[in-house]
Amino acid sequence: MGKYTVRVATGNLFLAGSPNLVQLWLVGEHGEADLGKHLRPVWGKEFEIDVPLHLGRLLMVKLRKHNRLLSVDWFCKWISVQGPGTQGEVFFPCYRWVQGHGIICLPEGTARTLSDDPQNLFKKYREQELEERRKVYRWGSWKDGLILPIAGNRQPDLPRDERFLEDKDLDFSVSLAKALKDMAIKGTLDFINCVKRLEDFKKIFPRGKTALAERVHDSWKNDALFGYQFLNGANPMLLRRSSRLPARLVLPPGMEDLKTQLEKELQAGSLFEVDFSLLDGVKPNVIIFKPQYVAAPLVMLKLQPDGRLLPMVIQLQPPRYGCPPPLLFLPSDPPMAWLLAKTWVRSSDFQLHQLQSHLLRGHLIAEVIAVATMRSLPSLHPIYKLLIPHFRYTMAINTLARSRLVSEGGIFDLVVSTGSGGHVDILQRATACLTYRSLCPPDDLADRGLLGVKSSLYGQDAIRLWGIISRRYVEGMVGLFYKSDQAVKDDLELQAWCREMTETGLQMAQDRGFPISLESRAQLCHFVTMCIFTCTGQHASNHLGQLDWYSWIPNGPGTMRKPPPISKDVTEKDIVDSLPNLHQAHMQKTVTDFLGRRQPVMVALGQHEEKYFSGPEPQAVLRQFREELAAMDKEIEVRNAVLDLPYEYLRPSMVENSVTI
Ligand SMILES: CCCCC/C=C\C[C@@H](/C=C/C=C\C/C=C\CCCC(=O)O)OO
Ligand SMILES: [Fe+2]
Repeated sequence: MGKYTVRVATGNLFLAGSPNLVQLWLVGEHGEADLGKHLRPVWGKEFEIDVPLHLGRLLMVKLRKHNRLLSVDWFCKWISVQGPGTQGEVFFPCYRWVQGHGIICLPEGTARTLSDDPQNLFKKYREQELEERRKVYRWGSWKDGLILPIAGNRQPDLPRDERFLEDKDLDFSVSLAKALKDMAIKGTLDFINCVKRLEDFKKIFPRGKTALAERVHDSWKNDALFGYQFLNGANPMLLRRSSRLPARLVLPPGMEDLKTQLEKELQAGSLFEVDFSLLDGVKPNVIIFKPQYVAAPLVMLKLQPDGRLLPMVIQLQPPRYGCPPPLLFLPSDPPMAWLLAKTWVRSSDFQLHQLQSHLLRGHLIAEVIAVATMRSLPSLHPIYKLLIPHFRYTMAINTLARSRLVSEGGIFDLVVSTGSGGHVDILQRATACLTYRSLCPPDDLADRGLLGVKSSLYGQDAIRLWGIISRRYVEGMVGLFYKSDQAVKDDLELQAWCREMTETGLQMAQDRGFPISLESRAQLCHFVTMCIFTCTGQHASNHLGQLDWYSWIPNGPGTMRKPPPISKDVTEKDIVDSLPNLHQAHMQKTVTDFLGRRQPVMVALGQHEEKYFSGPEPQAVLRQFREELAAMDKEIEVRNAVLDLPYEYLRPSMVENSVTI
């Protein structure tokens, strides 16, 4: 028996408190004490209470919200208890909404696998928690042939803990309303104003543009900037070193010089390619009864000794059986013909970037990781505690994307050439070729022949960030809780989690290298690092470039209104007539500006305030992780200061801790 001091922390936001009374119980190894209904959770509540029982080591706090008339959700951050024994202040993390009047159990914050609980003090709790979570977090289905989303079509359908909190909700709604209002007001002029010359796109070039967006406007026609984008632009995921001349590259007679040049670069190991074959045969959109157009280009590039990546040839469509070989466009062609060919590549890159690199490999994979974790790992589990900060708002933003961007009548249908079904086809094709290795930069960059390419700043920063996440954070934490490979194999919750992700969430992705079991600590670390990198660096490196590279519409045309050229007799008007009209361009810019703007409500990588782990060791691992991130951030700042084109998208201070936009 003795005096217990109970401290209760309510969320900082205005709507976090509740007028309802809350009853608390203390659960120790020797018994349980009902503290009664003492708590009306408002901000920063603390009270002392005498408990006439010897509870021994505190294991859990139980709480129940009582609502006589009106049930008001309460966001509980944590509860701490200072008892009379030698246990010191005991911390019970919560960080979620307390709803209804059921009893919620908060285990003490020490992370425990099943084997860390030989007396099974928490076994029943773990099982009950997962049983409840599997009811609340259900797999949904959006389109056949895709990985699975969370069930629910709108925010209110989502579990309360997955919805935007009021600050994020306010920023998102107000910013979107402002963007759409501007669009509505200025957009009416779009039908009056027309674009006669390429420079006329300045009419919708944003005022608060970034310095890099300015550079793109000034130099978008430049071959070096065209090539640079495949290394460090909005979509650094398609470039690969050639190991042979692509079979689809049929060289018509008279192209012997080109063949010689290509073979010379191939032999030197400096030949690179970007193949958009995934777009071949995708049904183009029809916008206001007007057909739009999609191509499936191939670009061959050479890496210069000074690091510049220069285009050598563009083939806009793959060869067709029984047809003459497709026209090849060269840098030496008439300027407008070459520019139109590059513009077609830019539009194709926009499609694969937004759908394959950004939406699928960033947003949707992160969602699968989040849902599989919520369904398979109890909040006591160390891997749950490690991953949970990297799931914030992901289910919410993806539900918005499915309901407003890629939905029927959504943005893709309105202004993107692959809208009205082509975008779903692309997502299905991209899902069918989504490999585990492609989500792990050390493997992906090796497979694409980009390791050691000095001008691949994306590659260098991705490898560096992956290493910090892997060595300093994941291996540090895994080492605290798994002392052998056998311990990994024996962790049935962990094995169920891995299988749920690969077999269910990713839809039998073991055929593409994803594991269905974890056999060693090394394999566990690689898998968990992939999860964290996907939710952070992978998304950031494919999200943050939108503002810089797509503000100048001709550099990232969301649609093309004329078919790819079949001759080199091209005028500036041909290009203007191919590009989006002013209204389409305005709508695209409105959305990409809204999405690409820097988020005011943002938690940077590793900077979450929630304390899921109790105990000095996990705190030390997190502290060291943060130190390494700070060092990387500083070094990138110094590197960028002397670069003509700085690369910021994997700077730790710019990378969000989860996919939230
Ligand atoms: C045209 C750009 C498409 C980008 C698609 C790629 C990834 C998804 C995106 C998430 C968006 C989530 C919600 C968007 C909600 C509203 C947008 C405005 C649409 C409207 O006018 O209603 O990643 O950031
Ligand atoms: Fe995004």
